[in-house]
Amino acid sequence: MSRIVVIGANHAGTAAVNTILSNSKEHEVVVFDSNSNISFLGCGMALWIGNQISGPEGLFYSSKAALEAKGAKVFMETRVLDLDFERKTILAEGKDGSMIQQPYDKLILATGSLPIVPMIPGHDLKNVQPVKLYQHAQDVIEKLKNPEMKDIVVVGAGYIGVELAEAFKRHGRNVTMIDVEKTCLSAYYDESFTDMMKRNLEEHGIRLAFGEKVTEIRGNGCVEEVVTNMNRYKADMVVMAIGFRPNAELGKKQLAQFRNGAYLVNKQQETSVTDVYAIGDCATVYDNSIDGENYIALATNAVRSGVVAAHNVLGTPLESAGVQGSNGISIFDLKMVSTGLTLNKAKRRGINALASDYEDLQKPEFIESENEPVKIRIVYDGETRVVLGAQMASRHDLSMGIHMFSLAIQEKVTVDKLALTDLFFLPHFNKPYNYITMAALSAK
Ligand SMILES: Cc1cc2nc3c(=O)[nH]c(=O)nc-3n(C[C@H](O)[C@H](O)[C@H](O)COP(=O)(O)OP(=O)(O)OC[C@H]3O[C@@H](n4cnc5c(N)ncnc54)[C@H](O)[C@@H]3O)c2cc1C
Ligand SMILES: NC(=O)C1=CN([C@@H]2O[C@H](COP(=O)(O)OP(=O)(O)OC[C@H]3O[C@@H](n4cnc5c(N)ncnc54)[C@H](O)[C@@H]3O)[C@@H](O)[C@H]2O)C=CC1
Repeated sequence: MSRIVVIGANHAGTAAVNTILSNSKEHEVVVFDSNSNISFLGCGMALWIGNQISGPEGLFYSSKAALEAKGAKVFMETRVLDLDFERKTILAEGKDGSMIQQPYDKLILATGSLPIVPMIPGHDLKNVQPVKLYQHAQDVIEKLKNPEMKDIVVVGAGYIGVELAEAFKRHGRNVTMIDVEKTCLSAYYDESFTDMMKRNLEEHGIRLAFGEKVTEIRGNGCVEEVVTNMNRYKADMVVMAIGFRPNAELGKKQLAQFRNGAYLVNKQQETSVTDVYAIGDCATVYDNSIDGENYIALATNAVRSGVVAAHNVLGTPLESAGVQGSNGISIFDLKMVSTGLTLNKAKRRGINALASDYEDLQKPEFIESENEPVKIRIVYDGETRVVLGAQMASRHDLSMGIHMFSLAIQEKVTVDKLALTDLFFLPHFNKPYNYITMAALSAK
């Protein structure tokens, strides 16, 4: 019987543990997590804070008890402090100060990510709020019970920022969003799409302060205002959502790392040290849109990398198919989805990329209800014509279409092949010349 030790039991760790125990009972599986809960779906945080769901219960899909029922030994509130790759042991400290030395044959690192906190004056004032854990969401909800908490500044107009801005607006608070970039969601969409989201946010009363850099947070114990290089904004709470960094301190000295510190892994999730695997937000992913390693912190990647590592640890060789960074968002009912590279990103990488755009009604004009405008952009390589990315937006749910583009990028399909791909037609869903076909056919 070999010993498999998993450090971190959120999305990546839980996926690995479940896969191992569903496929084999022949191993001792020991799990450590420094938190008191497992499997909190951060994606539901804004829905919970914004009172769009009745409570947080459904935001968990596993627990210590569930993993133990499958056969794992689980130590919660137990932080791993040190890894000894020579002796193949790890050292952990329980909440009560007790020390545990645990030997392993195979080790899976699933320590995730941490919110980036800029080291500006005032970053440690009361009510400067990180938003990653279940406990953070609880803090925010508690603070919102105070009607004096009127002005909320959200720093970072990425995915977490825009979702929480909507949630705070639903509470009737004054919301200001600050981002260093000139627009929101700039990592995921080109301007014509981010302009739609900007308008959407403004129409719902959110004040946008884009192209500004926060230089200081001021207050007297508690936060009172946020200072940027251009303005000052009154603030009773400041939410910091400027991205994640990999939580990869444990193996820092010995494991090969990506430029941002993430553990560098191959397609089997193996690190540079034998029998040590890394999964989820603490590790790199293979990004098919750039044909190389990248860092993309998403629960979807975390879960899949957990499954891949588990099979390899069990001795069944399995390679990741790589990822495209596929993602989606719905803010005040404006739905946007994207995958792969934006045109801006492709150009920044020196790729001779082109974009084909198309706008239409989703269904034939004779469908008089639930027939919304749709907007699509396909990004492709100007020389090979291989699809590099896609973006879509509508008030209607068009999310399923992006999966095809994700597969197209993964499988290196050309835009011309996509134009002739068999896509069904039914007036309830689309037009005979549907927007995906039309965008592909319009590619120069
Ligand atoms: C508000 C919010 C919304 C999000 N929405 C989406 C979404 O809609 N779609 C999507 O795909 N992704 C979303 N994400 C991102 C997603 O949550 C992360 O990519 C995902 O949590 C990564 O999972 P992970 O298991 O790799 O890491 P983490 O979730 O960071 O978990 C790491 C675990 O390791 C434990 N740990 C760390 N260090 C130690 C140690 N030394 N000893 C013991 N235990 C340790 C931690 O306690 C934690 O439980 C969202 C994130 C947030 C915060
Ligand atoms: N719907 C989804 O799929 C969701 C995914 N997530 C994922 O969780 C991770 C973390 O999310 P976010 O924190 O929103 O990161 P993000 O990368 O989406 O956005 C960070 C934003 O902060 C801005 N920024 C960076 N430094 C700044 C600074 N010093 N001052 C002001 N602005 C600054 C960036 O320009 C960017 O717009 C991401 O990988 C994201 O994709 C999070 C929420 C929802």
